[in-house]
Amino acid sequence: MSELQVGLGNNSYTIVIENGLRHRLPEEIKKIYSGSKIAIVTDNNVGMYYGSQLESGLQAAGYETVLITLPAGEHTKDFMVLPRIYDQLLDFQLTRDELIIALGGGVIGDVTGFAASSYLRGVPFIQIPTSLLAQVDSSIGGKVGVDLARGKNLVGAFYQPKKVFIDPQMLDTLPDHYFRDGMGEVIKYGCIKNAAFFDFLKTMHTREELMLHIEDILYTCCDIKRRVVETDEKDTGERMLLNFGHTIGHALETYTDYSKYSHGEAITIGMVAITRLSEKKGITKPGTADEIEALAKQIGLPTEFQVGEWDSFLAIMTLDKKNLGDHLKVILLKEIGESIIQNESISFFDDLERIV
Ligand SMILES: NC(=O)c1ccc[n+]([C@@H]2O[C@H](COP(=O)([O-])OP(=O)(O)OC[C@H]3O[C@@H](n4cnc5c(N)ncnc54)[C@H](O)[C@@H]3O)[C@@H](O)[C@H]2O)c1
Ligand SMILES: O=C(O)C(=O)C[C@@H](O)[C@H](O)[C@H](O)COP(=O)(O)O
Ligand SMILES: [Zn+2]
Repeated sequence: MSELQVGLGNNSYTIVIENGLRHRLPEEIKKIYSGSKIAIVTDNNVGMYYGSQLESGLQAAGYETVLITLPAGEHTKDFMVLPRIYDQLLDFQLTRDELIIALGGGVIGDVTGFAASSYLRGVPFIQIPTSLLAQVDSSIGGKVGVDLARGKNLVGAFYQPKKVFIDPQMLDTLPDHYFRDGMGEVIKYGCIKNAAFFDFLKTMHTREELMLHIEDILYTCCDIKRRVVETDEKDTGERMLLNFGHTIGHALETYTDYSKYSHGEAITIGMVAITRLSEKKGITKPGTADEIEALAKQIGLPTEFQVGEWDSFLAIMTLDKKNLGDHLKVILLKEIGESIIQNESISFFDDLERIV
């Protein structure tokens, strides 16, 4: 069992990582919440495995509950899903001092967090992340929101959870595709902050091997993220480093209507592509893009992509929230483990079409 404290003043909270934690959640929640109602939001896959177990445990602990089950997949992270959540919260008569739980992957965490931030102008929520991606990244840091057809995560808020409960054993039911996908964000942490961690990942060849070290992997990633978030909660500087690979990755997700690439795949392609560009410009140590690509391939992640309409692809990138005024902010590596934020114009991406 390990714990990390995310120090954000009044919005501070603890991340608990513990095998089998799901069995003890009702007693853990009892320690921090003395109200009577809890709304659990999940998706149909996660709900099937863990929904009724959590709900009946909470009921046995004396809570009145409702289970709100949404369709699995990125299209659920949509503005139009919010009224459906609000309606069920209203039917349940959940009040401002009561609790919402996000039980699921990043999609459920992001949309539930946004619903929690806006319903009655804000009710407390807890993250119980169930995908690898959510356990290493999306459940921490309070970025909540939804996608628009024109761009990824374009509407949202910073709204911190009250607690993050991570049970690594919940990954046992996660499909291989999404295990690999989550590894995209895991690789990102090595790239931006920790070369030794990147080297360690190079020694891992299978999911089974990774699972033998999963608690350490989760801890390392969560620790990097919480440090960055503590330094810059609202994403005005240091936090942008967590967006390495995301300028191209998010554009790719948007361009393909959130249907072709899952998030971890898209940002992996983005990390390799932007590093190739910055190597060509002499910013990044030669060979770095090949190193990231080799590790991605070892994990089974894609590293190449095709775009038909380059103009519309580039136009999507200009909607990136990191962009300020007429400047694009891009996240680049000096080398593995050392990342920088750089002001560029869209011409930075002129060679992209030729290098993919
Ligand atoms: N808020 C943030 O800081 C942040 C960070 C990174 C990514 N994200 C967002 O997270 C989303 C991607 O998250 P994701 O990859 O978790 O996607 P997801 O929530 O769609 O989950 C992936 C799939 O795995 C299933 N699943 C999840 N946990 C499972 C389990 N334990 N057993 C069986 N099936 C399980 C889900 O039903 C879904 O089909 C994207 O929208 C991305 O933009 C947000
Ligand atoms: O927490 C952050 O900050 C991140 O950038 C983490 C990213 O992995 C994540 O995909 C996040 O949702 C991106 O946020 P956005 O601000 O680029 O939409
Ligand atoms: Zn991401």
